[in-house]
Amino acid sequence: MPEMKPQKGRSLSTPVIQVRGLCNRFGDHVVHDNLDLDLYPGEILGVVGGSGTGKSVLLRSIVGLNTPSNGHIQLFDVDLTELSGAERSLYEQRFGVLFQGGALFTSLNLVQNVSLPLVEHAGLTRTEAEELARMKLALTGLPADAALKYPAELSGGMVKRAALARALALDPEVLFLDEPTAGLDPIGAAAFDELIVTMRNALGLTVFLVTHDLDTLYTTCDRVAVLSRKKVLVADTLENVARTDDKWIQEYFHGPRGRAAIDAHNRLTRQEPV
Ligand SMILES: Nc1ncnc2c1ncn2[C@@H]1O[C@H](COP(=O)(O)OP(=O)(O)OP(=O)(O)O)[C@@H](O)[C@H]1O
Repeated sequence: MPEMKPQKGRSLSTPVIQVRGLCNRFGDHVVHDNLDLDLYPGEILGVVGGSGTGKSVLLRSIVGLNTPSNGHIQLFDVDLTELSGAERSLYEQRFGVLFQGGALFTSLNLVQNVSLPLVEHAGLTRTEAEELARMKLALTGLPADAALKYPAELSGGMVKRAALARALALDPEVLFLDEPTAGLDPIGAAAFDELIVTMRNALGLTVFLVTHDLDTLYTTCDRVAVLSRKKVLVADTLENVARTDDKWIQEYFHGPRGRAAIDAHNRLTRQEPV
């Protein structure tokens, strides 16, 4: 399990985000029905579930990109669902989001992509923003010469790093990652997992991580929440979740891929030769 560094001055028992009674429906299709979830300071919470169980809709509801049909989303002592659009967008600047695929602007180079939120929301001049953007790109491990490259000129792993730099541009407290290792080769995925833990430890971030990747769960997450039957079925340590008596959970954690991920994790933590 990764080393956990809670934020100073905040109790581990006070959630950063509390989701209560969340309902999401699109027409007749009910995705969430009275869903509850807590996200604690300094933790990396992995959010898993079968395809279509509403992991991305949950993420989008918390960060304000989807208006829930019902329910409350509390950021510390503020109920985000009761704020006006303008008030809410101020609080949303405390979130950084890495979308599936990176969602960088293809017509902008990396430094311009990362500068954009700094000019728009932090009121920096273009020169100041670009200087800071170069620092954020370096923080995610990108070489200095990548700054002037366009997304199409980069590997998948480099695009993810650049997208992470943009998500970190405004020094968020909470980082949301939607399938961060999707599309990466195993070596790139393992390096990105390590980067997530390093960023959390170095910056004191709280991380909400949607993933299908069992290796990511084992190497990065402090707790895991499983979405099933329109709710959070269980949110606990990986060991406890894997013991939960549920068909999907048992197949996911104890099927061939689950066993391979556990074996790989055990070898790594025991530092046995592969
Ligand atoms: N804007 C929308 N309009 C209509 N239906 C939507 C909308 N957004 C999501 N859905 C539906 O909500 C359900 C949950 O979608 P979501 O993308 O959250 O699933 P997921 O758990 O992230 O799936 P996956 O693991 O396959 O990415 C899906 O059936 C999807 O089609």
